[in-house]
Amino acid sequence: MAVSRLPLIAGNWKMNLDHLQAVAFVQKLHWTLKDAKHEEDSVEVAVFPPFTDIRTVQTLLDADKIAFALGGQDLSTKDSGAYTGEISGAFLKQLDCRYVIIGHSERREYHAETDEVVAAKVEAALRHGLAPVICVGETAEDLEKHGAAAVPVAQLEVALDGVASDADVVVAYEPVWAIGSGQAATPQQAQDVCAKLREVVAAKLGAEAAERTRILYGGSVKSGNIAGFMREPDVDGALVGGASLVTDEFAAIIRYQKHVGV
Ligand SMILES: O=C(CO)COP(=O)(O)O
Repeated sequence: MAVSRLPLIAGNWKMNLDHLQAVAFVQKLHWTLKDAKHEEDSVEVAVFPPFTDIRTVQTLLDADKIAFALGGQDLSTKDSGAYTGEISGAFLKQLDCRYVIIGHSERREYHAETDEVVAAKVEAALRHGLAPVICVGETAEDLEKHGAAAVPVAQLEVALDGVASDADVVVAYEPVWAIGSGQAATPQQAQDVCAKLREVVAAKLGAEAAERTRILYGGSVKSGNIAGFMREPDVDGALVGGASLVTDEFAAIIRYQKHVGV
């Protein structure tokens, strides 16, 4: 089933690495992965730097012909205008971003982003030709009260409202309790929720979209546990936080893909 979906390993740097550190990091990652270059068609690698790094990283990827995709960590619901501090999807697109993370739990928690705001951002991303990486996930309290799937399923239903069936979207299941905690979900837990999320994609966007849409797992992904997640039929990659900042770790997560040649 996963055969037709190109695995995506995405590094969400969050508020880490300034533009100088970003250059050093990307160069080192590229160098570390070089041996496996001939297999790069077996996995897509994406990095999500802070906004202030994006131009610098774009220039480097372009100059050195490095095949990493680039994405923003957020975007505005608006396209332009008097919105101090906001970043338009149009600006990200101009800098060759392919993706934008939307609805990360840290945005939901620290910036009070509601499901409706997330839906408006998904619409904005698609309007500008960016593929939204829609993050959903339950807190520890949600898990205890409602089980694992109820909250992420409800979040995704709202996020996909009004999205066209041919839209290019990525879904990331990130249980909040697993983020930065060192306590990842088990592969089976991830599979169970990702399968339900695929059903939501099918219900909202149709069977063809469900078949091609990549669903990632995120939350304490490391080189030591990536294999278990990637064996699951409905897990098509990973959204990696902390381990995406450590070259050897991130390279090992990517290389796992390359070696299995999915
Ligand atoms: O939030 C995450 C990625 O978006 C996951 O973070 P960690 O990999 O540090 O748990």
